[in-house]
Amino acid sequence: MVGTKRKYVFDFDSTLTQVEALDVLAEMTLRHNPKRLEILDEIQEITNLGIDGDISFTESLERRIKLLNAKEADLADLITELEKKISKSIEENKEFFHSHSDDIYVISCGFKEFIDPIVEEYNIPSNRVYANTFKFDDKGNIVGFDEQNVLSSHNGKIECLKNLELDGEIHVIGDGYSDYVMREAGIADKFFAYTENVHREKAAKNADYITPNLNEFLFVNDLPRKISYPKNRIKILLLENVHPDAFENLSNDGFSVELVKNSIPEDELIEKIKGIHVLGIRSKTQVTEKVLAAADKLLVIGAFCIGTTQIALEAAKERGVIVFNAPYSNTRSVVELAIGEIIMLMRNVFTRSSEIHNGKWFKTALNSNEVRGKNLGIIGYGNIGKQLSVLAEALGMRVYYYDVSDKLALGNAVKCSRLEDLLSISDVVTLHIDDNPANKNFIGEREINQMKDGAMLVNLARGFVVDIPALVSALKSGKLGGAAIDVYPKEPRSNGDFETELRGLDNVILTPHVGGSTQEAQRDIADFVPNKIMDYINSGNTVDAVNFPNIRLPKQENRHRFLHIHKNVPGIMAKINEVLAKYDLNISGQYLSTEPKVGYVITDVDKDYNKEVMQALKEVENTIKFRVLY
Ligand SMILES: NC(=O)C1=CN([C@@H]2O[C@H](COP(=O)(O)OP(=O)(O)OC[C@H]3O[C@@H](n4cnc5c(N)ncnc54)[C@H](O)[C@@H]3O)[C@@H](O)[C@H]2O)C=CC1
Ligand SMILES: O=C(O)C(=O)COP(=O)(O)O
Repeated sequence: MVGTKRKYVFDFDSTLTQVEALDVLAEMTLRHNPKRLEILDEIQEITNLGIDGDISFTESLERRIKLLNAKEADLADLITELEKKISKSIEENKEFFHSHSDDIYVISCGFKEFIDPIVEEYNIPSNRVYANTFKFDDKGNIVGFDEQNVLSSHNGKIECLKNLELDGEIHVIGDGYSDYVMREAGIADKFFAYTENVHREKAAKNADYITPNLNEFLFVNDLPRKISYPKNRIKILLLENVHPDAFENLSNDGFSVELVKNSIPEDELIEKIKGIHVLGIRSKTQVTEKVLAAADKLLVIGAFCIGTTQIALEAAKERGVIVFNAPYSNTRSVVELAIGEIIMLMRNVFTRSSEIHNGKWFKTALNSNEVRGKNLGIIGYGNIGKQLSVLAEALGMRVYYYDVSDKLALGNAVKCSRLEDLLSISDVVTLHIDDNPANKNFIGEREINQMKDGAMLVNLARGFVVDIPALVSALKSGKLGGAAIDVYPKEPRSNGDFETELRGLDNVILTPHVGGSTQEAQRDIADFVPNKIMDYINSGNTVDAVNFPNIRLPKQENRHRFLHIHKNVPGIMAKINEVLAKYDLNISGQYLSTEPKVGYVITDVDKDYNKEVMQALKEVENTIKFRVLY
């Protein structure tokens, strides 16, 4: 708790609530007025001019009340509306207002008629609420305000606070310039610009501290709060143009998110990763051991795609960094492209299309075939391979598949136990094996020679899986009738120039790694991966982690949660429990999951405990990471 006695002076509009109450009142009273929009704009403009100190506050109030045309009876509806608009982090931290009630004041240029009932819920009594009061005529119309009240005059908050003669250190928390002036006048000690609802440049520029929500204010002042670590302090870096929904989802949960369009090379990432808690990438960014070694704060990596071999998964695990991916979100998109390309190749469509683009009409049935009744060879019968199998059969193709692991055949698909059996029978061979480096040059000269003459090859898996020079020579010689290639051994980090030996070859479809690049897939990924990230950060869940023991837990209620990641060495759990026992913690649940290298134990404890236990747990030998959640 704090040493010096402090008093907390809160503004009301756009600080305790998300809105300006008079604007809400105007929305209500002008509902049926044909000039509603114009008047609302005018009111808002006057509000802003007043808040920023560009016109006198008295003038702003007078002008707005005239335009409002409100009645006393409207105030009840306004209060109901405002109750729904309490700022999110204020509502979360109701406990703070209760425990520090005696030291909390509201000084507002709004009106007691609606502020009192709202803040009463937060244990702030009317005698600590300083605000204006309305004047009504005998028909109950709001016709003005009490002009004797200092708060109705320009910079009235200064006078008001001065008159209070509060002792101790005074912290003012508000969104507007009128809050800052109390500190400028030397009556308050600190001004915190509150930006949860609105970021006002003038207030922020003059603030001692900009606080994006109450959690941050409580954290920096070491005051009791709902969550252990303000989310705005958790920095998320999203690379490779992930869908903007990911930014939305993570920002809306309160995290600080930076979006970067491109992938960035190792040396730049080594610099950029410092201080980052969550990294989001797609298939291009190499997260090497060196990058991980520089990542001083990293907790999670989200691969916004299927493949994860671009990440040093083992090294991440050993550093307690959890990796999630999106194993199913773009499956359908890849399958649809594969189907489309198989048909386009079999009909030689791209050749015909290029001819017309070059001013040539060449109508022919030469080398143009239906896919119905043809043999499709699927290599890699995983999520993509299997779905493709079903759709290809629906088109009347005969499906053969080959996989290193035992896979159940769907529909009438026929399993080939040897690769060469599949290669020798297929009219089209399509690759859907995973991105394991052992699959390098999986299709080379030997395999191509085992294929039917004039067969087609589709690669939507990884570029290194096909030996490109061997493919080029097979296409040039006519051994293969065509190919569709979406992935390349070396792909550029951003859009721009690109060269491949496959350029200019007949009946070869070239696409820039867009198998998973559809709106549907990217939107789904931008929902799926952030949810996994938030679940881990907020609750410690590791379900579906690619490189880590999986634990699924309910969100802890009224408990503190210790997350302890450690090397899986003999006796470590005994040591952890020894510490917990020494500090006499009341444990309400403990969950452990291990795999050969690391262990992950979660302990839920009652809220009252000796906080020294946290340091003691961090110091347990072989601890990799320790975090507390509440
Ligand atoms: N072009 C693009 O934009 C996209 C490409 N991909 C690529 O597609 C790959 C496959 O994706 P999913 O089907 O979701 O993966 P998956 O893991 O469900 O399936 C891969 C299958 O390949 C098999 N396999 C691996 N190596 C093999 C080998 N040498 N021989 C035979 N079978 C082998 C595995 O046993 C597994 O059944 C991803 O790993 C990724 O590299 C995925 C999404 C988009
Ligand atoms: O999901 C995958 O593995 C892909 O290859 C798609 O990668 P991308 O998100 O397009 O970089």
